[in-house]
Amino acid sequence: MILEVDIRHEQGGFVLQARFQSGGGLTALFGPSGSGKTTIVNAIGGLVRPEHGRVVVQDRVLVDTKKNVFVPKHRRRIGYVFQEGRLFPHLDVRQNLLFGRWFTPRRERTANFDHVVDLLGIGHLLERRPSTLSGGEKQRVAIGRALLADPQLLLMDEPLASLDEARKAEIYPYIERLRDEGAVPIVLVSHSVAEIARLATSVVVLSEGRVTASGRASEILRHTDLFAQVGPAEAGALVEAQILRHEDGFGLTILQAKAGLLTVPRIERPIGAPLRVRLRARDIILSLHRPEGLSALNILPGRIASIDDTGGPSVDVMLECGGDAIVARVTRRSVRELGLAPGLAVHAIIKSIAFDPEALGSVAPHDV
Ligand SMILES: Nc1ncnc2c1ncn2[C@@H]1O[C@H](COP(=O)(O)OP(=O)(O)OP(=O)(O)O)[C@@H](O)[C@H]1O
Repeated sequence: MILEVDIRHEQGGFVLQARFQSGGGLTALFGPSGSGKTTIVNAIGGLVRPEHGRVVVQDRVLVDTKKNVFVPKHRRRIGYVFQEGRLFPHLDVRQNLLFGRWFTPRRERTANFDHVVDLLGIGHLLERRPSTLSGGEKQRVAIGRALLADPQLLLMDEPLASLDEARKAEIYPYIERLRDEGAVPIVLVSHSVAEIARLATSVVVLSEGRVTASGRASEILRHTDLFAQVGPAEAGALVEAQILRHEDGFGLTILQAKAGLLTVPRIERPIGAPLRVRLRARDIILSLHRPEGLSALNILPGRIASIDDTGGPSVDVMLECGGDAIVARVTRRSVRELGLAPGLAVHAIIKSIAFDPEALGSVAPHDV
């Protein structure tokens, strides 16, 4: 395990009791405001001393209250990226980047300056002062500074929250590259299901100081009820696909997934590029027969695997479509009227414009 957290901590009237493990890649901490995400990040980073429990990063025990172990924060080798970058205004980008290394013992310095600069696409910014950078550029420099300290884990507490959608879209590919390189595991705090769908390898869902679910992103995001407080409408399946061809005249791209072909608004990536696609549960309609004369371009045949009924007016219908697990959110009434039940053959229908470009991320092999 790359990360093990099992802590109990009280602050004010709030009790955090969190236990989860993560195998690397990017672990997203998700939950409503006040659910304890920052407290967990601070316990991992050494800014909060938990009353009880253990924190282990890459087999190094950082906290074990039973054995009275508490590694101070400057000795933890944990990188931190905050919402607002926190670069030094009087230093240029190169000096800001190099500053990260001063705290790492010389013999433990393995991060290569040129590689990090290249990974984050900041080579052209090295002589600039932070005040002249865009919000997205500042965050890339802040990530670079953290990486150059050779961290064993990178903590990112809502690093993109202050950026607009365009700036976020600009920075996602760099976080994906970092995740897919696999050299440094990442813990990311996020409020955005779209962001998590795009970036996370695994997800920990928190509510009132407790972990309500944790596991692979593709597994967790299928359960829309877990996201009830912050937007169940955004949850859904994650499937892996490849770019098959572009239809230039129509501004469309055709993707091949196990479930079948998906037609989406044009994506500027080469043929064969692997992608992670989010299929929002609310965007999927079910039909008992293959529809004819329909304008929606995506019709995926499948079978109902199970029905997740948590008691509300809508239910999640889990589908198995040619090896891809897909979920449709439908009304309880539809379940009855269509006679939906496990084992039944159905067709899942998705409008092409339902695909949110923000949620079409690149993917490492076997990541979904
Ligand atoms: N130093 C403190 N003393 C007392 N209570 C605190 C302290 N820090 C945080 N809390 C409380 O602990 C709870 C969890 O806070 P935390 O910041 O971990 O939540 P969060 O999920 O990160 O929220 P947000 O998304 O709003 O940042 C909140 O009720 C908060 O008021």
